[in-house]
Amino acid sequence: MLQSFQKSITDKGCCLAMSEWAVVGGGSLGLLLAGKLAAAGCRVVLWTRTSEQAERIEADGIAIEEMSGVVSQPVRLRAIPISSVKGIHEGPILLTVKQTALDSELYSFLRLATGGAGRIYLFQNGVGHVEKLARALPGTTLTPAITTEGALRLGPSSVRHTGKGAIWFGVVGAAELLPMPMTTGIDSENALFADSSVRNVAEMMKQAGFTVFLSNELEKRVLRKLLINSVINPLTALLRIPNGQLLKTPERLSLARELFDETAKVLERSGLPDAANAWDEVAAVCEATATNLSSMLQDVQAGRATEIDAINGAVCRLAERNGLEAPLNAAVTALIKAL
Ligand SMILES: NC(=O)C1=CN([C@@H]2O[C@H](COP(=O)(O)OP(=O)(O)OC[C@H]3O[C@@H](n4cnc5c(N)ncnc54)[C@H](OP(=O)(O)O)[C@@H]3O)[C@@H](O)[C@H]2O)C=CC1
Ligand SMILES: CC(C)(CO)C(=O)C(=O)O
Repeated sequence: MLQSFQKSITDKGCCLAMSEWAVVGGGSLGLLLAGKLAAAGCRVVLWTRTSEQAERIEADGIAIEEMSGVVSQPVRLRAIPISSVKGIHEGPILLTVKQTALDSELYSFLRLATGGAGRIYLFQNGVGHVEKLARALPGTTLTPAITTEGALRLGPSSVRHTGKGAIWFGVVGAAELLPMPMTTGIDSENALFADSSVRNVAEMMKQAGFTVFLSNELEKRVLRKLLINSVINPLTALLRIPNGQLLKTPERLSLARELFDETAKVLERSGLPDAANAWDEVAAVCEATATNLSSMLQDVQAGRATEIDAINGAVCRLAERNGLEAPLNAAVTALIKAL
């Protein structure tokens, strides 16, 4: 596997095979991405928040419980607490911390790690993070990604792959640069994606087993995911139910539908065409992730800060910008904050 992976990268004339990838944050998504990339032969270093987690990963590797229930042989990779990282990192950096972790200390670290240039791939749900990071890291190229993969951290060095989804990479302002109307798969001959480093990263992630797309319209994908998260996350967190239970009683269904209708109106005005017809997608995600606890419910249960400001709080800000009202989004934002 390793040889064919390296050959395929060499065939593409890509020097990334030799670079080390850095994954920032050893949480659910970070462990999944780091583990899968390392298993496919990439050199990966995981930058953790704590030295305890780094030590565990260095000692044990990362074990991935696949969706079939089979647990992989732990894959070995380097792990370092972020406070011990020194110098400029030359390879791709995948940022997999929550929006709530974006603070001045992390920005200073990323400025040093990129040398004020470089490229960071952003995997956060919600909106607002790209703008915050762009302000904090002028000179660094930011590549936002949307993923519908599901991951759940089981321990410091183990993760469950809870849902097979896909990853879409985009570039800020891509729609203006590349007026291509469709999201295109990287195998497609029509994938007019100018940036070869993003293309190479996407190719390597594909080799690691992910379904990857390059999108010229990532903004729409971001808004579509925001619509789904705005309905499922706060309500499951407030009601303390798994995603599959959200539409199961008339009372919950009506709450979800009203929150959806309000959010769809706001997002349609913000550039998401046909948002009002996306209800089936919300229902499909509830079904597909029926036993999942939403990330917001997990945060609430663990007593952590939630991403509510980047999800329903962001819908309220978009509503205000467009002269609309969003009382239900305001209410769930206030309720989650008050928990
Ligand atoms: N999990 C999933 O299936 C999906 C997640 N996402 C998005 O991806 C992002 C990450 O989610 P998820 O992995 O679930 O979140 P987790 O809370 O599981 O992981 C976040 C990780 O970031 C670490 N962290 C926090 N601050 C720092 C720091 N300053 N330096 C280094 N590491 C830090 C945390 O460390 P510690 O644990 O020590 O506090 C934690 O391990 C979120 O925006 C989420 O919405 C998107 C799609 C799917
Ligand atoms: C899609 C969903 C709702 C899956 O749980 C999610 O993205 C989350 O929990 O944040």
